[in-house]
Amino acid sequence: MSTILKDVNKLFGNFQALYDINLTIREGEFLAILGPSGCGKTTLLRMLAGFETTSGGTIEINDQIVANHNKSIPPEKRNVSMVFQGFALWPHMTVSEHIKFPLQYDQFASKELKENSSRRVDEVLDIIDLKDKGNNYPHALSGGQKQRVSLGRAIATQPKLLLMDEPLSALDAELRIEMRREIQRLHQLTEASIVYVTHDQGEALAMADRIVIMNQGRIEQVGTPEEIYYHPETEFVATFVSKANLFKGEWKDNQFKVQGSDVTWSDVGMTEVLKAKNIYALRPEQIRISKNIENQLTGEILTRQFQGKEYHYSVNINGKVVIIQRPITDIFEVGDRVGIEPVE
Ligand SMILES: Nc1ncnc2c1ncn2[C@@H]1O[C@H](COP(=O)(O)OP(=O)(O)OP(=O)(O)O)[C@@H](O)[C@H]1O
Repeated sequence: MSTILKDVNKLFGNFQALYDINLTIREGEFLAILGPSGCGKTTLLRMLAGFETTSGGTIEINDQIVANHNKSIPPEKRNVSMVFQGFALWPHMTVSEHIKFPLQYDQFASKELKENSSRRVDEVLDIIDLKDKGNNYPHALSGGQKQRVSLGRAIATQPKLLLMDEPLSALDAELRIEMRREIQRLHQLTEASIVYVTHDQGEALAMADRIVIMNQGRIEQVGTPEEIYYHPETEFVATFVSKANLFKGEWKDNQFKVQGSDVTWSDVGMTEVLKAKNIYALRPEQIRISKNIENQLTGEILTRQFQGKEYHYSVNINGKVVIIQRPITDIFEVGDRVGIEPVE
């Protein structure tokens, strides 16, 4: 079951929140939508769920048009489930009752699941590892357990499309990492397509099959985590996802002459789009520092931070601050005059 968005736009009054979104969510894939606050991620998700109408374009789920300029099928008729940021649990319902609820009331729950709802509740409790908490009310659960209940409720009816809006943002850092694995496991078990909204690139890179990078209501790039990380196609993607340093200059025959210097760098895998813009993007771990300043772009070490496996340096190069990561064997002092170059 694929989900197809064609030329989808969204206006709130005069404000355009989404511009010409074209996207296909493949059957069974884990798709992350990643972008900064306000870029339109939640609006896009709410339109898929049916909580928000479209201002233009069409949304098709499982060969059925669910939204276009003159119709919007309501959420309960779309065979999609949504997991919310703040868990959205009911205080008066136990864990088991939360899971049973969609089995009783969701029109998409199959006859078999409805008839065997108690068995399905047990199955889901097992999947979310809360077998001994079925009779607990939300107030008697930890944050991670609450989120597992909301995941369990979402998968109870075996929906084909699971929408998740920053589901881990209310949890502390350690639990977030643990829950990433839980969600991956859930994805493997359910085989549902997942659309996962986040502003945390670590989450998107770790879990997604493909990532959609959004900025100011537009899609900047769609690709696998590796494509997005290693081959960013826009300046925004390069800086937002991999924290790349952008250098201006001139590309000619796979050689890059750095602006304001005589230094030339060879290509270490820049995308054609960035080359056409005469930009060289280097991630912090892609830059070597040396005491040798001959024929090198030179600068001064401004700060050094110890990070366990590496040092993070900031280097002032002609007034531009460049962030570089080096292994702990590469030690430089604040104030050192150094040369920098791309790592092959
Ligand atoms: N109901 C609304 N009325 C007017 N403007 C809205 C409405 N909902 C969202 N917006 C605007 O649309 C833009 C996109 O909002 P959206 O919530 O989709 O962003 P987001 O990427 O999910 O951000 P965050 O990560 O902060 O949740 C924002 O500028 C927001 O202010």
